[in-house]
Amino acid sequence: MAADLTELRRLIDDIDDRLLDLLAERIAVAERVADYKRATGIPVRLPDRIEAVKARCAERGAARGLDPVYVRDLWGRIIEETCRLEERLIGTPA
Ligand SMILES: O=C(O)C(=O)C[C@]1(C(=O)O)C=C[C@@H](O)C=C1
Repeated sequence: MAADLTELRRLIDDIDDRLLDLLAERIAVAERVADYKRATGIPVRLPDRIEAVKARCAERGAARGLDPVYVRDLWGRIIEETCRLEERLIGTPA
């Protein structure tokens, strides 16, 4: 018989924990980016870079069978949160 639902949910929970670790790791790097941007005056929101990150992830996600629209939306949310954090750390309005 197929694996039981409890076991499958345990696998999903484990994956969610890894995703959360990676999101926290990404945010920690963004804190360092904010320090760099504060010191150099580089703006938080860089539309060309944001588009490049989304396009790269959509392409790499598609190679793994993920819907590019889903990946773009998800990264839009991830990047927006990163921008909010950087703006808060740098001291400009969110
Ligand atoms: O690459 C940067 O400059 C970042 O601050 C990181 C990041 C991202 O989350 O990927 C966030 C804001 C930028 O405008 C572009 C990209």
